[in-house]
Amino acid sequence: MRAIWMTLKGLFGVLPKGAVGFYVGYSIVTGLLAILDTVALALVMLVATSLVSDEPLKLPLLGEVPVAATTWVVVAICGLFIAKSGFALLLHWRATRRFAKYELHLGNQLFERYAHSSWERRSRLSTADVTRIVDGSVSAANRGFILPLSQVPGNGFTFIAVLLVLVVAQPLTALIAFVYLTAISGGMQLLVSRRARLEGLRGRNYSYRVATIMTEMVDALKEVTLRGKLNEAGQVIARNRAVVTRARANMSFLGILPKYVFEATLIGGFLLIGGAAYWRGGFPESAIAISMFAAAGFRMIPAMNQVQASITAASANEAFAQDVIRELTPSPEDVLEGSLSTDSERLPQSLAKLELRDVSFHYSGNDQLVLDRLSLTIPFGSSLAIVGPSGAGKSTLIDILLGLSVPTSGSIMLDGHPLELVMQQWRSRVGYVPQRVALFNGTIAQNVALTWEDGYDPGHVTRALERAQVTELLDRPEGIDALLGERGTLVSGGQQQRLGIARALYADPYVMVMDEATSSLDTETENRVVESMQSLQGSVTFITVAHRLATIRDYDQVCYLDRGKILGSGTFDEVVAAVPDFKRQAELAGLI
Ligand SMILES: Nc1ncnc2c1ncn2[C@@H]1O[C@H](COP(=O)(O)OP(=O)(O)OP(=O)(O)O)[C@@H](O)[C@H]1O
Repeated sequence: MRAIWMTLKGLFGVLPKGAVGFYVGYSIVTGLLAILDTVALALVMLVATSLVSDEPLKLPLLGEVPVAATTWVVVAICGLFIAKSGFALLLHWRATRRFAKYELHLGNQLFERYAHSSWERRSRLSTADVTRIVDGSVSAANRGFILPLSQVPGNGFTFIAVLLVLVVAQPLTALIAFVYLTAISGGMQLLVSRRARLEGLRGRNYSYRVATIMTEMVDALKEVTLRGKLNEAGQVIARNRAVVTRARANMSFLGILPKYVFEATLIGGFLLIGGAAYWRGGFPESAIAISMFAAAGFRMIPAMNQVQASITAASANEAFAQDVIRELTPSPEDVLEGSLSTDSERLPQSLAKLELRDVSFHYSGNDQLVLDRLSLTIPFGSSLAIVGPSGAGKSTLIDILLGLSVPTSGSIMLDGHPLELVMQQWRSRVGYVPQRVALFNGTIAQNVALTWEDGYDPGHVTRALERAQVTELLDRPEGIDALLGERGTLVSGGQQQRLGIARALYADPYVMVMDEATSSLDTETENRVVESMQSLQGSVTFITVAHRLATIRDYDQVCYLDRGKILGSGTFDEVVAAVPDFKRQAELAGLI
């Protein structure tokens, strides 16, 4: 129970303002309604007894009711029942809407946190992780944890109210009933809730594993199909799903178990309480005690059952609720990224140079420097090629230049402005083309403008397509409205890459950063793209990671990186003269 309470408190901390007040109010009003229900039932019993025995109706507090008024009491009770049901409906309608709003709010907050978390953290999360965080966990935390727990106070009130009535009527029976029912309930808590928590955790872990394996399998579908590994993947998925379905079955069983245990408890109570009363005063005493316990038990047992069901559901979903709390608690990395979300200085319209001063970087969790005190000056309008062996740190340097990763030490200056103070303006001016462009199932225009909606400039889209040499796609009757298919599967790899270049050009960037962006193009297309890029030289700055040296022969500056250090920089020929490894590669490529 303590763990559940701590988790609920944690959730209260991340719910929107006013939510805790509403939640507490809702729980109390639900409880009062349950008590009202009990009062109405008691009144029905009193009226029925009076009618059957033909004696005047005696109501607590009000005293004796004249026979002529009994009918009005019945009408009032019926009215009370109807009003209570109407009010309960209204309350639950309002509550379901409110809780849906909280669910939406938490999901939005989680997405925002994800969007503002550090680049390293974001790139570590898979599609399955993001979906789980933003949708699955929130929904389970809301519907499986917060909502069921709101039923606990109401049912707790009912239990106590009925017990009090029993205390007034038969104190000893009430004491025995209290000890007996609390012992059973405590045992259930220990047995069922703990088990439900374990099963919930197991179900969650394995269902995430299933989602992750499925994503990985779809990402590598070609290789998986060619190697005949689909069956193997299917078996791994089936094994993990078996654990999930078993955990879900166990949770369902744990959900219904209390109902039957409490039913048996009621019968056991007859024996216990009847036996104790018989021992005290014989058969008449026993009959009265049993009927009192039966009347009270028929109200107390469902209340106990509901409390147990709520706690079981909350235990089973506790792991999801904790996910939500953890994801909404910022890490030091995220605080740093959050501080970059607003610029404190303004960049001028035209820039002269970008400077790296003693920039070092290591990934979190690994102290080894991936970039080691790099210093470099890139004049705007020029072209820079970053070359070096695999693992040298080229892509990491690109992430730093894009402003995605933040240097561990050293600084990056834009005409004297520290990059971290103008990060948003800088990011909006940089066009990036990755090694593998990620297209989505939208139109050509949506993919180029990188929007899932229709707010793009068609003229701009067409111009970007022309500059990226991908106009053959416009021959289709739908033009820029043609769909590209899931992950861009309806166009070739080379076309996907050129669409990525068009996407980068759509924003009219100052700087084009290309991470081996033309490596999948055939030589002729690559030459056309390179020519198109060259026509932009002077107005756009090019920063390119390249393995094919022919494409960078005429670059203004080449920077040779090895194990995070710059071994040489200058013109192509200067680097050839300074770095023997680069010279050998240039010779192999027939460039010298
Ligand atoms: N997210 C990461 N976490 C930890 N280490 C990483 C991460 N990404 C890259 N590295 C490590 O950093 C080093 C530089 O990697 P990087 O990808 O920058 O090299 P690269 O020169 O671009 O290589 P390639 O030409 O093969 O793409 C490598 O040793 C790599 O293992």
